[in-house]
Amino acid sequence: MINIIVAGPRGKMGYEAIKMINKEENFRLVACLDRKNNGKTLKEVDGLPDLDVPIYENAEECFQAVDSADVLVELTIPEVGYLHTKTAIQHNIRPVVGTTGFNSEQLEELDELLTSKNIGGIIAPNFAIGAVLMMKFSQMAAKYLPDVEIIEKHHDNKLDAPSGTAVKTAEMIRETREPKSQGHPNETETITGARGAELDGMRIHSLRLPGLVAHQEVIFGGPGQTLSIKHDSLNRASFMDGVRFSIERVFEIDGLVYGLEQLL
Ligand SMILES: NC(=O)c1ccc[n+]([C@@H]2O[C@H](COP(=O)([O-])OP(=O)(O)OC[C@H]3O[C@@H](n4cnc5c(N)ncnc54)[C@H](O)[C@@H]3O)[C@@H](O)[C@H]2O)c1
Ligand SMILES: O=C(O)C1=N[C@H](C(=O)O)CCC1
Repeated sequence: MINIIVAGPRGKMGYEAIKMINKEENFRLVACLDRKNNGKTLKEVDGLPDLDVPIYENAEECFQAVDSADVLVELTIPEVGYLHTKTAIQHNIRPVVGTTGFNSEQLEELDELLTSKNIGGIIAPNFAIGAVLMMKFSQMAAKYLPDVEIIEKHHDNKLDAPSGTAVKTAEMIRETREPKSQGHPNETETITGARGAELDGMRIHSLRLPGLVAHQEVIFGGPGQTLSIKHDSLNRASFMDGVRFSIERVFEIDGLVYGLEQLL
């Protein structure tokens, strides 16, 4: 049995994760971390599942009180998610993190902390298998077609831009692509931001619109041709196989795994 704490139970991902955990025979939800409802149980909060699971607002207090916890599933916002993750590791609780927007210093720090504790942790910018494949295929294509632009599209409640998936895609592409700067050497922006964000010469464009969930297209260009690699998440259930897989696999690793492509 794997005892799990979910951070962000009232969020779209947290809610979906609780439903998934509840269906799995070898998973048990033992607590939730929320920004309100301290001292209540899930069933006492409108809109949450009818479960007798305690809610805590303070991570330290939660991890001390629920000492049977094995895994933290973190699905909140960047700053809070980082603190939750760090505190979980200090309590020897393995983190499975979907929250995006951590910077590279934070990732490094979490890796060092995990290693010093001899436990594993997973941070996955995208839990959807199709998105992981999109990133892998893009990494392969960039070796042959180094001119590439990334267009990511998300719902308009998203806090971080570019998306974690777009950043991870560019980082993976960087491993196979010959460094080059793209576009015309004399190009100028008549409106700031017109050419998007820049990572190692690649451009990332972030769209935010109601109605969208999570979508990304990676477009490569060569003489007389383009190649588009595209993935769409149509709902949050698309991420749950990856969350389940990570909860199981996090016991088999040491230190930080950043990106599910490393485990597939
Ligand atoms: N890795 C993936 O595959 C994947 C997929 C979808 C979303 N995400 C990421 O997961 C995170 C959550 O996404 P979502 O769509 O569920 O967002 P959401 O806005 O629906 O939920 C955010 C949750 O964070 C909680 N929260 C906000 N401030 C808090 C605080 N101070 N303390 C405790 N909790 C706090 C909110 O109460 C809410 O429960 C985001 O970072 C998003 O980018 C990752
Ligand atoms: O809904 C979000 O927010 C998502 N964020 C992730 C990202 O930043 O890449 C993954 C998909 C959904």
